[in-house]
Amino acid sequence: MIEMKDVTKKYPNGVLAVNGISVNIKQGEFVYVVGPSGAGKSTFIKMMYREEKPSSGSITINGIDLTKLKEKKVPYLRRNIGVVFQDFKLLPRLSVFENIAYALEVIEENPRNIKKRVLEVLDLVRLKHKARFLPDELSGGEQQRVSIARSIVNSPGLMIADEPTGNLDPETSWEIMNIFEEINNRGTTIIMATHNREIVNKIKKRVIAIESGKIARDEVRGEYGYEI
Ligand SMILES: Nc1ncnc2c1ncn2[C@@H]1O[C@H](COP(=O)(O)OP(=O)(O)OP(=O)(O)O)[C@@H](O)[C@H]1O
Repeated sequence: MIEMKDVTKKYPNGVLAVNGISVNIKQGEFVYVVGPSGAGKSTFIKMMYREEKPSSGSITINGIDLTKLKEKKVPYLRRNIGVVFQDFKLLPRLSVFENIAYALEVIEENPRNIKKRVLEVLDLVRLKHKARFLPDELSGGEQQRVSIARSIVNSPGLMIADEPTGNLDPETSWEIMNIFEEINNRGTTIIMATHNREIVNKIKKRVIAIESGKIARDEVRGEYGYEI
């Protein structure tokens, strides 16, 4: 599903964040991206949803060459990619239901389908009972579950999560991982950048370790492998 060939990313300030990465990720895989702070993990995954463009090399997702994709086509690409962040990024004035429905309203889905689909994903993240709450009436873990529900409401084939448990306590982090595993079991590819050694070492998945912008390890059922 994802093919990267000789990808580099040099930021305008001269930092070479990604330095010659080639990798293939198949539909349905669950991949952790690990590595020291500043190694290039976020840059690596940002290029997959065209938040950043590579300086050289090619990235293909489901046959679409992202380096050639016109700016106006980027929203179509994003419909098939759910993105989850460390800081949730919910809209503070919209209810839980509205935050999730919004992603479908912009693609002009009909209201009955929107309601059905939003309730389905709220059920998956076990938050149906808080549909009318505002984000700041929820705990951090609940907010992250809303942001996960929002990211999958379009039924994307790919979910990208950048440090999704970074702001959460250990117990809540495990809950989030259960939801990710459920989403992955339904066929969605998951790529997750993380510093959470306990999770990586316990829920064994493919591990891509990035160091100084290069792939240092790529293991089928890998370990976190760093002390910090
Ligand atoms: N928008 C930007 N402009 C310039 N330099 C950047 C930008 N974003 C990241 N960098 C630099 O690129 C390098 C890689 O950063 P990146 O955020 O990809 O690392 P990371 O592995 O995700 O780090 P962390 O684990 O701390 O989140 C760092 O040196 C960083 O300072």
